[in-house]
Amino acid sequence: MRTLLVKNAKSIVTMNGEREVVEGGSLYAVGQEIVAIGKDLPYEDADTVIDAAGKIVYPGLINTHHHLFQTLTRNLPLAQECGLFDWLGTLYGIWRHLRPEDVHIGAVVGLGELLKSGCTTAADHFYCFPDGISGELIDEEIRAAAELGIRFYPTRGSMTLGRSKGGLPPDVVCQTDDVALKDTIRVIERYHSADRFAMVRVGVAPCAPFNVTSDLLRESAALARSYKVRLHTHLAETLDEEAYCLEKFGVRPLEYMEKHGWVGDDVWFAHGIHFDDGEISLLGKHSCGVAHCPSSNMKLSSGVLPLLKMRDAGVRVGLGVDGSASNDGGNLLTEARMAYLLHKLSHGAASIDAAGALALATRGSASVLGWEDGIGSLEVGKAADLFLIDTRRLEFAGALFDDMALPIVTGFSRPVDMTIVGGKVVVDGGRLVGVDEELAAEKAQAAALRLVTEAAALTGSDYRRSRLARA
Ligand SMILES: Nc1nc2[nH]c(O)nc2c(=O)[nH]1
Repeated sequence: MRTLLVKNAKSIVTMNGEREVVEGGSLYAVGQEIVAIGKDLPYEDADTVIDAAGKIVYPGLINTHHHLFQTLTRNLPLAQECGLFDWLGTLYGIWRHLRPEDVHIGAVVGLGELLKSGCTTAADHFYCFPDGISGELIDEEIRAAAELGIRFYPTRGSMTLGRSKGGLPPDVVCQTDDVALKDTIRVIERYHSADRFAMVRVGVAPCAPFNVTSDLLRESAALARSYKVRLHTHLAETLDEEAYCLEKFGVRPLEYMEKHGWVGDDVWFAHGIHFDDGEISLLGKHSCGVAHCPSSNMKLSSGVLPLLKMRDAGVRVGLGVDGSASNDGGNLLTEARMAYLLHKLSHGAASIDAAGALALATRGSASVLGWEDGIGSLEVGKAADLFLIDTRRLEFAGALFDDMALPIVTGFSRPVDMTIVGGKVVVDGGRLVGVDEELAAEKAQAAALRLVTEAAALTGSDYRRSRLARA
């Protein structure tokens, strides 16, 4: 097995249970696994030796919620000044034109951006399967993840309740329950691994209460449990969703999900903003997880996650960038800073510190994904998933007093210097290894333009014009 030595770092921020920071530390890995962390390790003959002088080593960040296909529809003026339902209504009309090659290039760009922000494991919620598309779309992003070398957690999403049946999306982006379930089984059987250092794990993820049938929710829960894989969906994101559930089902969103088997330690919800106190204690009692997506929640004016109440109740909380179209970026370090700032503003200066924000993106996210045994901190026996930042940058001058907090409090948003996944260097000098970034960007921009042009021809909408300009 290949070996790796990262030596003489300025410090190693371990994010272990004691949040230890090893000054002048080195880290040695065999294959994917960390075998030693300490000073002056005797492994100079490792296959790869990285001199980390002046650099801080952090555990790889973990993204618990994304929609990579949306990378091709960000910064569209018509979709900027809307809440969730209008935003979705605008974008469904573009996403219906997605082709397999769009899904692939969108994932290359989105995952590449994540790797460059220090993210080493990414979950994705892929839920848009337009009518008439031949090709297995989610497979395209799994292929992209393997090309980039990121640890990947695709969740097979679905929409099966179209407008004609009372749901939000147009029928053209919906499948039948049967087709969605059969393909979910195919994806699990083909790709899922429960291994501690798996490069791909699969989750089951009907999209949201307002776009899937109740039968699909029930059957998805049973299916996931029969395969021992996790369940994921959007929940309690907006008050519109709450009103929809009350009107259509006569109950609040969480009660609706609970009725269909969606409460348990194998479930994580994206957003989770509008839970009341009783619901938060139910989530805590059952160890449910929540993917906190602060940028998206601010951008769509969805609300503020009740982080402190969740923490007190024992709800597992991790971090997500959400789809690039409701964030317009995909930088997980920036997301940790957003959480840090948002909760200080909303819940008081002492509600969160930078270590707490970093913990959301590392240990917290690992716990949400049920992967505490493999990822989320730098410890012997865990994966060598990490990133390095050189402290000798202009942006850090005068700020070198707290290595754990440094990239969060300074608002560092440049590419990290190096990212390593499972002992393998995948970002070096701030660039993706083995990827022609300019070519990928060019292909992605061409695909984005084609998608918007096709949509405009069909809907007559001018996607480059903002709603505010119209008013
Ligand atoms: N932030 C988002 N919320 C969603 N709900 C839903 O049904 N789809 C989405 C989405 O893409 N982003």
